[in-house]
Amino acid sequence: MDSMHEDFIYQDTRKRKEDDRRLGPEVTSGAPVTWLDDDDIDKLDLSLSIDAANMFFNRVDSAEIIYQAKKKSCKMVGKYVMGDVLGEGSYGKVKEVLDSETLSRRAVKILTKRKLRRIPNGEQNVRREIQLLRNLKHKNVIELLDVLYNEEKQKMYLIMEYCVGGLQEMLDSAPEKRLPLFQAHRYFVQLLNGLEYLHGCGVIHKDIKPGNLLLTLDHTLKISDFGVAEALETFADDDTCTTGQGSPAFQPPEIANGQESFAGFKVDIWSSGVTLYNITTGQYPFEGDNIYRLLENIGKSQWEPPESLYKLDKHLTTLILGMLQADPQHRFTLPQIRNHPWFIGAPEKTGPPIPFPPLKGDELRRSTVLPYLEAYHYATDRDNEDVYFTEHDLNQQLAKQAAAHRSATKSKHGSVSGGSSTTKKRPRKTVSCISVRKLTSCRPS
Ligand SMILES: Nc1ncnc2c1ncn2[C@@H]1O[C@H](COP(=O)(O)OP(=O)(O)OP(=O)(O)O)[C@@H](O)[C@H]1O
Repeated sequence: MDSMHEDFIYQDTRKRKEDDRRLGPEVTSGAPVTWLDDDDIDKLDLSLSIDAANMFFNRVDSAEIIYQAKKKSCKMVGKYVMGDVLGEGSYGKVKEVLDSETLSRRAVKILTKRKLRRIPNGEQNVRREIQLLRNLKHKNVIELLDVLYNEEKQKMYLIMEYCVGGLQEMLDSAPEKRLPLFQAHRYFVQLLNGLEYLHGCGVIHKDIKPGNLLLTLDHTLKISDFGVAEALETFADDDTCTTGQGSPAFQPPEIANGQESFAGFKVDIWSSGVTLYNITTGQYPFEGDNIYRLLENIGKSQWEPPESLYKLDKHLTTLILGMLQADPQHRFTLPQIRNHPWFIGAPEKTGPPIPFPPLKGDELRRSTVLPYLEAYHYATDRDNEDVYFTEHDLNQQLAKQAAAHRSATKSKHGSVSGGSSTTKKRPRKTVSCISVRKLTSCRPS
């Protein structure tokens, strides 16, 4: 197997992990399964097996199930107070933190040496990411603010600017999996600004896709995840690259066809074109039943923009066509994109933008660090006693929270916007559960 295919298999695993995270893995239970054929079933004494099952599985009424609230124990890494997990990539978890000196919200990527060793080129990719990010500073590129090491725990902490969400989760939550044109335009302009800066610094990102475009609260787009990016030599003659490790659906034909060397900047133009196509239509220009078919289709590059795209916007179609030219020499350059009519003329605002979806049930995406600080500063011995909830308590608590949120929104905006959505959206659990026990076993005798 050549190294390109190894890279893609590795990327495919990362993609699957990402899909699992978004869609849920196909198999959720890790318990071993014994399959019985018809003969085995005929031989079974069913009355006996039902009795046997009752010996192991006690039927418990849902009202009897209780939940124990997870105790928040405040943890600090350097001057940063740790909050909840924001997401997880193939390299490690990302958590929210609070800078205790500036009181700024930040994100930390936690990397363990043990995990990095298990990922092909893991340590090398992280070293490169740190080195690259340290030298970059632009409004549309995620900023690396601090790097901390814990030798004892063999952990590394990358402190970054905090983003309130990502383009991929926004797309996932959108009814048609796409953004209104005016919103897509707003993000695409920022993507181009960030790319222009990166290319000016001789950096090729190589993995531009909605999943790597994060957003701050004021909708500033931040290009993130420089795990497979490449910095050209200072006096390099051109932008020739030899390795491509990005996500398959966003790769250009020259990489899909296994070309040994290719023009790096044009790789980012292609994947930005696929990104633009994806965020405006909810689809991909190239698909495939499996990764090899997908790469084959990209490699052939027989692509016709669908009629629906022309109907959407004629200028947008010609821009995407220019960015998805199979021949890198004919593919648009950044200045060509900047001077394109769709780029210059912002589409008219039609309706509301797609909002950030709630994070773990919280529509406002409030700081997850504060509950840890409250627990640290205000917890008394009484608070430290085990607290148990029945399912009924939880539902009541959630209903109260939802009502409080509704009335807060009402007083802020004068009326409740999208009345039906408040009835459709069921508030999700806000109490995290660490144990499920039978109520009777917890009552004092
Ligand atoms: N600066 C940040 N602010 C807020 N959330 C972030 C930040 N960086 C990452 N995240 C969240 O953490 C998740 C994991 O990020 P990370 O960069 O580790 O991996 P990824 O890009 O999703 O995947 P992979 O590294 O496997 O390609 C992201 O999907 C995002 O939801």
